[in-house]
Amino acid sequence: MSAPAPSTGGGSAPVVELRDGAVAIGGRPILRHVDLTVRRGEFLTLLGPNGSGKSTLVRALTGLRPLTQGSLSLFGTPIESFREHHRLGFVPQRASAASGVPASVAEVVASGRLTRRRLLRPAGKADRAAVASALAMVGLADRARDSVATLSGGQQQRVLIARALAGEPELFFLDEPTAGVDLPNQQALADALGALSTTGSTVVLVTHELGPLAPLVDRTVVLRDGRVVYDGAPLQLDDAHGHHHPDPRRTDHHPGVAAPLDRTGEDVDW
Ligand SMILES: Nc1ncnc2c1ncn2[C@@H]1O[C@H](COP(=O)(O)OP(=O)(O)OP(=O)(O)O)[C@@H](O)[C@H]1O
Repeated sequence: MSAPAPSTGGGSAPVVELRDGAVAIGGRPILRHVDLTVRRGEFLTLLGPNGSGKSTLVRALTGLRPLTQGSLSLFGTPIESFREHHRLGFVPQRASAASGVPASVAEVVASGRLTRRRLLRPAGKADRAAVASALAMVGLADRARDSVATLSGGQQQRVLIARALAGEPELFFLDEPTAGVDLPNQQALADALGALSTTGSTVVLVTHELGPLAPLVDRTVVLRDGRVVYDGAPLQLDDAHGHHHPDPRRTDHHPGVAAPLDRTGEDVDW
């Protein structure tokens, strides 16, 4: 008989375990009865129409937005007692790397090490190596000394991703990282996330447009009106129409959760 799984912090515990999660903002229900278990190494995309609750779910999973109902554990630890925030990386939606304060690309990326560094200690060898490696992963090693303000929007987005990568996250949340980003920048992002994924990190990605990220995805969750309406094999995105179709070879969506195309007569634009 196998030993029981450890109850807290164990390596075998799911990275994310949300049970019957709900979020209400100003008394208005935004997420309802959301169950989501994410295992180590998964690359999950979160899809859904505008306003379906994707950003709210990601913020709830990072602990930034408290649940109004249900329970959440990260790495086997209930969110109420979770302190290992250095294990998480988060690139929020529409974030900008330019703060108005002059800062070099390397300085912004180095700020991603702060949760890993002992307070008031100067950056050590490991910090410098992590910053260099993160910049290389997003293809900006040659821009390290440049002011962030001189970079394009897509490159600034990559700087923010490098900042989160520099923290060497085991669980990485990205909210629409490719929105408004040109194809070369999307490809650089896909390369960086592919490299991160091969190290065993878990990725939860909100997106409207998979583009070069599509081959990395091994699971799709679709939200609609704050509920999970699909959880299973990656959906194929029909770029021409902006609609998703399930991969016909795989139909192993979560029992009890309808496939998105089970709905009839609806033209879904997400
Ligand atoms: N801080 C807030 N205050 C009030 N309402 C909010 C807040 N954050 C989100 N909402 C509402 O919650 C609902 C879900 O928003 P959310 O941003 O999570 O959706 P989304 O699926 O990420 O949408 P999009 O694809 O447009 O980013 C929306 O109706 C939004 O107006």
